[in-house]
Order: sequence, then C-alpha cells, then structure tokens
Amino acid sequence: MTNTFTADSHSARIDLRFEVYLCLSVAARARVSRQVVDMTTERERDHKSEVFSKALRDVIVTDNAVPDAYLWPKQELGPMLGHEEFGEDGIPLIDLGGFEELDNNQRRQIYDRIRGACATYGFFQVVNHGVDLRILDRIQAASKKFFDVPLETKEKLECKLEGDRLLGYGFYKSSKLKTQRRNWSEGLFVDKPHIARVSSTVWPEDTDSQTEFSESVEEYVGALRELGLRLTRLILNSLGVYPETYDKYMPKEPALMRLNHYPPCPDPSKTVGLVPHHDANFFTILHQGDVGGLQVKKDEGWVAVRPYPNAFAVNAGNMLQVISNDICKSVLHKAVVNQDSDRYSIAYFVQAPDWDHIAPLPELVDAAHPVKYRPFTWPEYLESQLANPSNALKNFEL
Ligand SMILES: O=C(O)CCC(=O)C(=O)O
Ligand SMILES: [Fe+2]
Repeated sequence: MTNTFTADSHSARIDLRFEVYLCLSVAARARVSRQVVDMTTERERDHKSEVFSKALRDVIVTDNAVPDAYLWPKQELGPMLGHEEFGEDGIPLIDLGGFEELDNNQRRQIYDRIRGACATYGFFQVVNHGVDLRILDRIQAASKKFFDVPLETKEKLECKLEGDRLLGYGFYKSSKLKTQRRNWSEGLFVDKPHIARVSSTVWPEDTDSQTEFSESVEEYVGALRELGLRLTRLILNSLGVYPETYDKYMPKEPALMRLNHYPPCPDPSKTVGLVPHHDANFFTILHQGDVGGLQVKKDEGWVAVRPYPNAFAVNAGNMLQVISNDICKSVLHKAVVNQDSDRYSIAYFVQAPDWDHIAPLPELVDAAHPVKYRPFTWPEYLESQLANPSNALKNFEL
C-alpha cells in the first residue's frame, strides 16, 4: 500500500497511516515525524534526555504549569468529566465465564447484550474472558519497564512506516487544532513480527530484560489473538450471522498493538491524554488496568468507562460499523489524565478480515435494512481518511 497519496507530502502520508493504523482516526491528526519528539522550547530541549514523565514533572516544578503545547482551549475540550467521575455508565460488563456450558437461551441473552452495547455505546466490557490474569500483570509490568527507560533510548524506536504499517515509539500531537496541541501521553506501536527488535534496541546489553519484554508481549499477543477470534464469533452471532464456517470473517493477522503511558498531569482539566478519535480497525480490545481515564461520547456528553483491573473494554471500529451495516457504532472516545497516578493502557487492534472490498455483510441487508455503504478497498479508505479525517466513512455512504 499505497501509491494513491502522491499528491501529499511524505509526512502527510505518515500522518494518515498513523491515524489509521494507530486508530487515531477521525478527530485526531497526529503527526508522526521527527517533529513529534522534537521539543519546541529551550527548556523542553533540556529535558529531552529525561524520562518523558519526569521531564513533564520537572517543567511543573520549575513553572508550576503545564507547557503551552499541552494546553487545550476550553471550547475544544467540550464538557469535561474527571477521570474518576464514574456514574452509571450503562456500558455492560459481560461475564464470559462458563459460556460454553450455557444453553441457547442463555447465550442469546449475552448476544443481545453485546448487540445492544455495540448499537448504543459502541463499547462493552468483558470479564472471565479466558486470558490468564498473570499475562495481564506481566504485560503491565513490561509496559511500565519500557516507558521507564530514558527518552533517548526510546527515541531509537522512532515511529516509521514498515511496509504498510507504522510502528515505533512517539508522543502524539493532534493536528485537529492549527496549533498542534499535544496529547499528554507517549506510546509504543508494535506487532508480533517486531517485538524482538524493540527489546534488542531498548536493552542491547541486557538479555534478561530483552527476554522478559519479548516473552511478555508475545504471550499477550497470543492470548489476545485467541480472545479476538472468540469476540469475532460472539459479535457475528450477536448480529445474527451464523456462517457454516467463520473462516472468511476472521481478522487479518498480525494485529497491531499500542502500549500507552499517561503520566500524572498537574492540570488534567486543561489537557487531553488522547484526543477524541474513532478507531479505524475492526474492533479494539483495551486493557485499561485499574486507573480510569477512558471516556466514550454519549449524546452531547462523555461517559467514563469504569476500570475493572481484570476486564477488557471492547469497542467497534469503523470497519465493524461498515461490515455490520451500521448496527455497531464506531463511537468517539478519548483518554483523560489525572494528577496522581501514571496510567498504562494497552490497545490491541483487531484487523478487519482480509477482503478485497470492505462492505456490509449481505446477511444484514434486506428491504427493511438497506445497504448503507458501497464496497471500498482499504487504500480507498486511507485516501478518504486523508481527505476527510473527521468523517472518513462519508465517501462510502449510500
Ligand atoms: O487509553 C485509553 O483508555 C484509550 C486508548 C485508545 O482509545 C486507543 O489506543 O485507541
Ligand atoms: Fe481508541
């Protein structure tokens, strides 16, 4: 992929892919370039060799203020909700324990809850999902250890295109605003084939750390792949699609993953952890650990997704919205930060099936439910994303 963006600069293309593959797809136009990690002021440059979070904390100690690049105008933030303001979020927490033993009626109830959640919120949460909790602890520890290494080491993994996918480490800026506000976060994009390169770059002399990082991430990817397949079947069933074989509906491999780190922030009410965005992929499985921060757009406001340490939040991406003929909604979501704790989240982006054309499933189209999108290829989608980042699906709507 893809030669279709020749009119645009290299960085714009990278920008686009960043959004798509890292799923900062609609509201966010994050620039992935050297610029991303280039600090703009003298003071910030001084801190470049520090750990990101420490650098920010130092700025705070010096100035008792958030650097300008991270301050968002109030009107851009919209109605704010603190990271611990959990109301009745209404997003179902679905217990998958013992699912195989359930009778058809009981299963149907679960399918209905999944479908209702995808239609209303675009999100649901799962517990007893079959992923060993030790695997979750291990990946959280690996992620923390990664983000704790000095910035100059992490920068060796600068985000760049690898084939048709962007991988590596970076801060994120949003081009949503002309002023290029920054998100109060750093992240590492990795997929299975590139895990070993990450660990050998970050810990060239330390084979124990290399092994620990590689093993924890590989183990996580393996477990999440299984969960991704299981959730694909559950979601298809919830849509009333019962193919003889699910093979042609199975996600494309490898999935992409992003480790996110949100350092504590002195003024969370004026900053954004991760800018509001839609995920572009099929669906995302997010582990947000025990520190909340994920918020989902509902009507004119935001709903905070309650963190359950052992749960995963699952959300529909743009491709699921299309494939489900708009039954599942790819909903705007964002991450907010807080004053006291580091937050580590892990997003596992399940890819859409490897079809020549993405289109609504014929099973979901009839006279009462007319087809909502024309078929399109992935490169066409990317082009549309570049032209219309806030509504990439618009081009394909019928
Ligand atoms: O960290 C979070 O809670 C949100 C992450 C997210 O939405 C993403 O990585 O696409
Ligand atoms: Fe997301």
